[in-house]
Amino acid sequence: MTADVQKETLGFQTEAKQLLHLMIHSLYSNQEIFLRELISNASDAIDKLRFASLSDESLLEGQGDYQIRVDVDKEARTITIADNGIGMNRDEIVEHLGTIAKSGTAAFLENLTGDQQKDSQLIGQFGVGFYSAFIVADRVEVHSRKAGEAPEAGVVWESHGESEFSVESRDKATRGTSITLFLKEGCEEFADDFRVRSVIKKYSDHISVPVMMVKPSMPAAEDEEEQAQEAPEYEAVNEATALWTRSRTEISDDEYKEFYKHVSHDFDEPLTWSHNRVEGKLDYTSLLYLPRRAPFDMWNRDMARGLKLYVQRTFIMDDAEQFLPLYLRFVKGVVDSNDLPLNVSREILQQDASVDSMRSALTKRVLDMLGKLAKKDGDDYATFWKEFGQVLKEGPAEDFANKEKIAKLLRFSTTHTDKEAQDQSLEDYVARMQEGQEKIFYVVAENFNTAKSSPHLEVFRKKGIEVLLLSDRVDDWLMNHLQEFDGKAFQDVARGSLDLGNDSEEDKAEQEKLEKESEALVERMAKVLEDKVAEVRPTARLTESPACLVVGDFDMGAQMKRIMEAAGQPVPESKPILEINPAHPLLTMLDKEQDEDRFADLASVVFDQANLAEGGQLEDPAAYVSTLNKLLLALGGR
Ligand SMILES: Nc1ncnc2c1ncn2[C@@H]1O[C@H](COP(=O)(O)OP(=O)(O)OP(=O)(O)O)[C@@H](O)[C@H]1O
Repeated sequence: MTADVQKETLGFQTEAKQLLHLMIHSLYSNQEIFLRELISNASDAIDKLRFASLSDESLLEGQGDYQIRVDVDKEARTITIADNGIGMNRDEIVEHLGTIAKSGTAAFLENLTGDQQKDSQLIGQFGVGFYSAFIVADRVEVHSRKAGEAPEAGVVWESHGESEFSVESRDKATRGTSITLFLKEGCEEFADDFRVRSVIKKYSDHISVPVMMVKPSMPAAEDEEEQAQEAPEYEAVNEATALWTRSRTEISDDEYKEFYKHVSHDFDEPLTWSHNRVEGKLDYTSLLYLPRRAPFDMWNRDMARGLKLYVQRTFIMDDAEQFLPLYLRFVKGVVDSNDLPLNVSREILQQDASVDSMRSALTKRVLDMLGKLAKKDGDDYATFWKEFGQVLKEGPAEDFANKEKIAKLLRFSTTHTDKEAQDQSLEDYVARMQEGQEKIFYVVAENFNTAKSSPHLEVFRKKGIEVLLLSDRVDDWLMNHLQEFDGKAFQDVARGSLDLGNDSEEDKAEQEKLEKESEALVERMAKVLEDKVAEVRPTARLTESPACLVVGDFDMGAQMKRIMEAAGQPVPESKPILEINPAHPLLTMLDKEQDEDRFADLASVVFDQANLAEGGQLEDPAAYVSTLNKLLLALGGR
């Protein structure tokens, strides 16, 4: 598009408008963060130019000392944040400042409650960014010029933060972006030199670019005219060394926390972090953080993930996903390599052997960091698990080499506590295993309550054998890949024949007796249910329920089947096994039933109920209801 000198007024994209409104109304209690956001953006813009200039030095226009300038004007009630970074052209400014490009934004906005406190937390999760300027300003003017373009390519964007903004061309001699905030009444403090310095120190000490402010004035020059002509002298307000390049012992927790907010655009403090320098065959520094809360788009396939990559202190790219596996996609931070070439691209990263070694070392670091967090007192690990447990459960399938390590980090609800909170480790389970018990038992169902009340658990409860209660979507998948822990195999209690591993002679004799006595009943039931079940057999696993369904050793689990069906995937045909509890009054009654039609009706009700009890869907619910009603009516007629 050619530069258009005319002033053009445009409307914000609907989502942008909503976000702006929300920002202004829910973040007013923490106004000063706008400065962190704008300085962060300025520093990102400088990083981008530094990187682009590696392949095209002319972009620097002979001026390579990067800096951010913050000027305040008390009288005019303004604050200006200017950078000499990459800048924006007209199209970019319209796109970047008028729309929100993040995927899932509309869905995110739908989740807002209208409760300002809750929403302000959510918005923190989303990332506030540029629009935070409108928390303190009722007019914002952005003057930008893209590096490498002519001064005439300068463009001004202006808005009152309502529904519109305007753009017009205006020359800009220097590259980069200058943002002026016309402060609202009541926000004068952000035009105060002292106050602004302290906010910058607090939030932006650790970014590598110097943030400059005018030196506090010297005794005024005698001649007023002379004073006016003197160019003001600037000084750096922040430390301006990249935090990760400093030694661990010199960095305070607060500095680590502030730096986290800079790299992650998160509002909250991190749960924990790990900062390491590796020397030797590979030479790199990493600073990895665990967030306290999951980002709103964690389940989006195209969410931004990965670390910020630097090569010899030079920013190369955001979201370098090659350095960590997908199941650790919640980790934020920085990796700074001394081995990779400065012109490294995503394609090169995919093929580079040293990246593979770094990836496996960084993966171990994160798993160790989690291990440490799990051992620590307090709720931090529980917080982590609540937010990211389901993602970590993808681990054993993706990262076979670290399977055992990941398994130790998993947390489950189990019959030991019978609570929904997933807070029991496999090590806890193994320590509580009964003598002679060789397997780790689990049940999978659609939700916690169905799992907890599964008929399959009856005998386990009776014998005091613990069972893991699984109800997350990913659980079946997890169990397929986990297979064993500490040398003990996992066993789905709804699969195959019951083997508690510690059956006494007495139990075995009991089972044989059961089989003998119920032979006739089993045969009759198998005949009438022949289309629905693979087999009918008596079981000792039930103490209260009349019957339950069991999956054959090599068939797909019922929960997995339901998930596949819901996703429209083809599901292999297989019939379940119906296990019956011959001692149950319903089955004793069935056994005595002489009327073959009634027998068939009762048997099919028993079968359908077994299906319902494990959270299954009936193939023909109407037929179930009418059969049941027929039986009930007959009961009334007795
Ligand atoms: N000072 C700047 N120089 C150049 N481009 C900028 C500058 N400030 C903002 N931008 C552009 O505007 C975009 C939107 O900024 P904004 O702060 O709203 O979101 P963000 O930085 O992408 O993400 P976040 O919401 O996590 O901060 C940026 O991605 C960048 O492309």
